[in-house]
Amino acid sequence: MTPLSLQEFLSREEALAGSDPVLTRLLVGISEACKEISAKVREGALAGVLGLAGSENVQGEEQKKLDIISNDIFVEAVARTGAVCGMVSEEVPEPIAVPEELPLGPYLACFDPLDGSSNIDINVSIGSIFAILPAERPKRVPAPQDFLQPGRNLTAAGYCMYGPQTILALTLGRGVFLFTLDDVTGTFRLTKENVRVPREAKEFAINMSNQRFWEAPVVRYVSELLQGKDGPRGKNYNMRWVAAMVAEVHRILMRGGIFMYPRDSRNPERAGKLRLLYEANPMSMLMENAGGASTNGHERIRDIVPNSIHERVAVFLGAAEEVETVTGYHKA
Ligand SMILES: O=P(O)(O)OC[C@H]1O[C@](O)(COP(=O)(O)O)[C@@H](O)[C@@H]1O
Ligand SMILES: [Mg+2]
Ligand SMILES: [Mg+2]
Repeated sequence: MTPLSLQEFLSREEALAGSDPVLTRLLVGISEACKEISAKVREGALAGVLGLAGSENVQGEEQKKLDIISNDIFVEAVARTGAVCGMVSEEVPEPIAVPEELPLGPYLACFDPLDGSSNIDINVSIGSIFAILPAERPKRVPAPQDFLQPGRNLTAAGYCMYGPQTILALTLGRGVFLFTLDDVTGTFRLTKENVRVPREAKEFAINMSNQRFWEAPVVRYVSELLQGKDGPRGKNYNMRWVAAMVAEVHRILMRGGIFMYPRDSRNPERAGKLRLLYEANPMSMLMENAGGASTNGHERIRDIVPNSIHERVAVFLGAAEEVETVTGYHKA
C-alpha cells in the first residue's frame, strides 16, 4: 500500500485528534517551501545557488546565497497560506509582517530557512527548521513581544533535511513522524511513525575544537565519555559532528545519542551559539515527543521565556539519561 501523503496524514490528524485545518494549511505551505529549497539544493552550481551573498545577517554571520534564497522561499510560502500573522527568520532582524493583500491567520511562524550553511558548498547535509506558535491576537504589524513565548507553547515543530534523501520530520505534540520526499511525484510520504529515542546512548556530538573554551561541567562530562570502558561510564562512546543541527538531530532520532552545543568563553556574553526560537525550541519539541530530553544545562529549554527574538542558548539534547547526567554536572 502507498504510504500516506503529508496532506492525508494531516487530514487524519484533524479527524482523530481534532487538529486545526488552518494549521494543516500552514504545514502544507511549509512543506511546499521545503520542496522548492530541496530542488535548488539538488541543482547546486547548475542553479547558481552556491557561494556567498556578500552580506551579513543580524548575528553578524556571512550570508550564503542559499540562506537568502531559502529565506525568501519560506517567507513567501508561509505568508501565502493565510495562516499566520507574523514570522521570525534567522536571516531577518525584525519580525516579518504578512503583505497587506494577504489574509492574516492565528499562528506565528519562526524559522531557520537554511541550517548548516557551512555545508552548502561542500555538498554535505543541510536543512530547514520551523516552529509554530499561537498568536494571542492576530494583527497586521507583529511585534517582537508576540514571539517571546516559552517553547512549551509550540503548536507544531519540525525540520526538513536535504541529505541523500529529503526528509521532513514533524510533531504536533503527539509523537514524531518522518516523511520522505518522492522526487518523481513531489509528494512527502509517511515513512516512519512514532519515532523513539532510547534513554541510553552510545554516541555523542559536540564540536571538540572548542574544548578549551568550555565550562567545567562540560569538560568533565565529555572527558568521561572519552575514557570509554576504562572510565566512570564503563562503556565506549562513538562521536560524530556534521556541523548542521538538522543532521545531528536526525541521526539521534534514527539511532540515539546526545548533541551538545554548550556556551563557551569565546564570546562570554553569548549564552551559546544556537538560537532559541527557531533552532533549540523546535528541536527540543521533537526530542521530547520522541522520548528524549533537552536542557541548557540548568533548565528545560522549553521552559525558558525568551528576552529577544534572536536569543541564543546552550543546548544539550537527545537520550534522556545522558541529558540528565550532563545537566546534573552543571548543578553539582
Ligand atoms: O561550525 P560549528 O560551530 O561547529 O557550528 C555548527 C552549528 O552551527 C549551525 O550550523 C548554525 O546554523 P546556521 O547555518 O543556520 O547558522 C548549527 O546547525 C550547527 O550545530
Ligand atoms: Mg541553524
Ligand atoms: Mg540558518
